[in-house]
Order: sequence, then C-alpha cells, then structure tokens
Amino acid sequence: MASCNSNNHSSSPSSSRLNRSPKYFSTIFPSATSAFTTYASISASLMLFRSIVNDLIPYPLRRHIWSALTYLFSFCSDKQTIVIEQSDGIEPNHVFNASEVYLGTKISPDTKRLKVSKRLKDKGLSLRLAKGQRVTDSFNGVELNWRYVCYEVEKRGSRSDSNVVEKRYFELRFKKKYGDMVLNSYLPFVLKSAELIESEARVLKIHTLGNSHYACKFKWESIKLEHPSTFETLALDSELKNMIVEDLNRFLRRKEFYRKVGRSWKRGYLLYGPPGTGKSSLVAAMANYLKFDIYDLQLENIKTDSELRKLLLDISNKSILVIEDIDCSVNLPDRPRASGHKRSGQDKQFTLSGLLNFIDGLWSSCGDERIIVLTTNHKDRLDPALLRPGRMDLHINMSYCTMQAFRVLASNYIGIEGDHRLFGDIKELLEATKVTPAQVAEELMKNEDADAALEGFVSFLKQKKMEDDELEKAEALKKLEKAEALKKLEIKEYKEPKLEHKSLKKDQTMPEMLE
Ligand SMILES: Nc1ncnc2c1ncn2[C@@H]1O[C@H](COP(=O)(O)OP(=O)(O)OP(=O)(O)O)[C@@H](O)[C@H]1O
Ligand SMILES: [Mg+2]
Repeated sequence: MASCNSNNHSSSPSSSRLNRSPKYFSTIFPSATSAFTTYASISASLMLFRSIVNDLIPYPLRRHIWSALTYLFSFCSDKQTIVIEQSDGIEPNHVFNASEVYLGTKISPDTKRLKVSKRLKDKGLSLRLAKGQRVTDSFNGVELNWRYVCYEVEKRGSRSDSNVVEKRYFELRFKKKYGDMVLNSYLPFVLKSAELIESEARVLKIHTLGNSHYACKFKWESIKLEHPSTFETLALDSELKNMIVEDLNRFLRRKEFYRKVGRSWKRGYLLYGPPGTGKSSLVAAMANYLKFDIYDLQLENIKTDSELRKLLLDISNKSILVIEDIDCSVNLPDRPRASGHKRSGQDKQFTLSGLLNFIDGLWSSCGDERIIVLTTNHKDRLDPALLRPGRMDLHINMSYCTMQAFRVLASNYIGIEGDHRLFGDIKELLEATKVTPAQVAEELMKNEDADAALEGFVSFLKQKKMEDDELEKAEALKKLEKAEALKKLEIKEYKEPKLEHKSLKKDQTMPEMLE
C-alpha cells in the first residue's frame, strides 16, 4: 500500500513540489490500475464476509444485531427516530396510511423511485414512495427525514418461500429536542392533511340494496355517485340554503361537542314537500359537499328488525343514510302492534321502533359522522313518533319555486346572471301560481335561446295560472254545491223534528179527538 512518507518531505515545500519525479508520484499516489485492484480485492473480501455472515447468522438474528447496534449508536446521536409500522398486528395503523398519503405530496424531483397507481374509479394518479426511498419535509422550520422501509419475514412456523410476508414501516428522524413538537403538532398535522387529501380525491359512492340475495339477505351494492347536484346548482331561497350549509358545517366541526354532551355524532334531516321540489337533489348536494357516501335504504325490502340492524351496521362512517318517501315506502306497524307481531321461531317483524332505535336509540351510537335523511311528500301522514322533537334534528320544507330559486335555475339552465325584461312578469306569475323547480327546469330546457326559453316559460306560467284558476273555480263551485246540499239537509233535518213534534201533538190530540 502506498503511504505518506513524512521523512521524504524537504524543508521547502515549494521546491519539493517542483522537483518531484514521476516515480515519486507513483509512490505517493497509486496508479489507476493498482487502485482498482485494491478496490476489487476489498469488495471481494467484503462480499465474501457478507455471504459468510448471511450463511452463518440467520436473518432474524442479523436484524436483532443491527437493531442493537443502532440502539447503541443512538446514545451518541442527537437524533430521534419514530417508527410507524403498517399494522399493530391486528388492525391497520392509521398513522402509517396517513403518512403514506401525506408523503405522496412531498415527493420531490430528486426522489429516485416512486410507486404510481390509479384505481379505475380514481380521479387522478396516486404517488407513493417506493421501497427504501427517503423524503425530507420541513415543519415550522424543523427538518424531518422520512424513510420508507420494507422487509420480508417468514410467517410463524412456516419454512416455504410462499409464506413470506412483507412488513412495511416509515422511519421518521429528527433532532431529539423536537420530539414533543413532532408528537403533538407534526404527526396530528400529517393526519389532518392526509384526511383532506383523501377527501379531495375521494370517489363518492351510492350504495343500494342488491337485488340478488342469498338466503333472503340483502346486501349493500355500490356504484360511483356522479350526481351533479351541488349547493350552487340547487334552486333554493338563499336563506334556507345558507342555513342548511351552516348546519352541516356546524355538525362537522362539533365532534368534541357531541362527545361532551353525550350524544352520538349524528344528524337527522326530514325533507318534506311536493314531488319535484328538489329533495333528492338536496341529498346529492349534501353528499357532494361533505364528500360522504350515500346509502339509499328501501324499506320495502326489509323484513325484520335484525335484518335492518345488520344492514345499518354495515354502513361506513362519513355517510348519508337516505330513506325516501318514508310515508309510503312501507306500512310500518306502530309499537304496540309490533310487539304482537312475532313469527314462530323467527325475529320480530320489522317495526317502526326498530327504525327509531337506529335514529336515536341505543343502536344509534354505532358509527360516527352519520347523517340520516328522511324524505316525504306528505309530512301530515307520518307517524307522530317520527316527528317528535329531537328525533329529526331539522325539518326542511322544500316548496314551490320562488323568484329567488327561479333566478338560480335561469342562471344554470340558460345562463342569465342579472335581470331580464320578462323577470317582472315571471315574478308576478310565480306568486300567483304553483310550479315546482322540476317543472321550471323542464320548461327552460326546451329552448337553447335564453329569450325564447323565457318567453316559452311565461306562456307556460300563464297557461298554468289559467288552469289553476279554473281548478280553483271548480273547487269553489264544488264547495258551494256541498254547502248548499248541507244547507238543504239541515233544513230538512230542521223540518223533520217539527213534523215529529206535530205528529206528537197529533198523537196527543188523538185522545182528545176520541173523546
Ligand atoms: N330545488 C331544485 N334545484 C334545482 N333543480 C331541481 C330542484 N328541484 C328539482 N330540480 C330538478 O328536478 C329534478 C327532480 O328533482 P328531485 O328528484 O330532486 O325532486 P324530489 O323532491 O326528490 O321529488 P320526489 O318527491 O318525486 O322524489 C331534478 O333532477 C332537478 O333537475
Ligand atoms: Mg326524490
């Protein structure tokens, strides 16, 4: 090996630099060939050593030795490492999943290996760190170093290759003094950010009860929810719209509040109003706004309380359970009658109390962040048990189209943002007749030209008003006829007792006459 020979150094460094011969340099610095030979022999020895170690020391022992060495060195280091494993052995580790999602947004052009994936229904590509990759993040000016580690372990008691499982974890390294900050601020920030990223990228689904059922048991089946309804497109009076949005926001914000007051984190809405006033559209707008899945429950399919319980327990958090047309979807037996409805050897029949139990009884505590929406065209036909205070938190009246709601539809369907010369007539006619937003939408869709569409709509409203007036007249006439008929009946009834009286008098006079 070439070595520095301090004895050869002359007293004058500058003169020695000038006078050195090529032989001298070859002694001090090895030639490229000899350097390569040395490198090759060291690498060969290391590889030999490594393979001997690998052969002699089993992998789990090697890992333990490595961990022990790391542990020893950690005493001398000012760094701390947090290990975030994929699972705690039973359940997936939420922090691991969140870290994976969060770090997907921290990937820099320097990251050498990435995993890219996209499920069929995903909106975009999702990026993840590949095995062994590192990422550096910064939070409040503190540097945080992440590493993604994967290794294989044999399943317990198994020797074959196919029984090897991959274990994954993230290593998070930072200066020891920031330990508290990382645990109390940074990791919660990672969790929150991942939640936001996931909800942005979330594909909403609508779940309905599957037609094919095994052993008469229905199961949820889902498809992508692509309903375009949003609070912007919804034609509602702005006051009502703002109130609903604010109510939803308050509900989302108040997880702690619900816990504190001992209520399950749920909210119930009863939407009532004539067909075509936007009840289903409002449910879709809520789902799109909250990024919640919809579970559309058709009560006709449910036979027993226990079947309902199983289905409701299968509903995920962050979801909206919708029961449309609650008044006519099923003839719910009431409580006293239900208790008598037993099938021999089977569950009790599906009852209203079974449903109410999920709305606000003990079963309602299963699951978090749930919204229940009941819709009906006839609020007056609902069982009073459903309307009792506290059962459905908010009763929302979806009514006929007002001028404010019409403006939203005019903007959505024919692109009129401000005023229009026909808006005055339309306002008067809307106040004088009843049309649903669905009818308005249908009329506005008949013509692509805005003026023509509005003119068509005015004629429609006039026609509708005439029909309504005629209907009103006919009804008034009917009422009058009924009143007259009643009057005649009353007169008759009034006369008859007189006759009776007379006849009595006659009877009374009979003896007199006889006398
Ligand atoms: N308030 C509204 N805002 C915007 N569009 C509406 C509104 N109401 C109804 N529509 C339009 O009419 C169609 C039917 O409305 P929707 O199904 O929401 O009414 P509904 O109240 O649920 O009726 P039903 O009582 O028959 O179930 C929707 O697809 C939508 O295009
Ligand atoms: Mg509907």
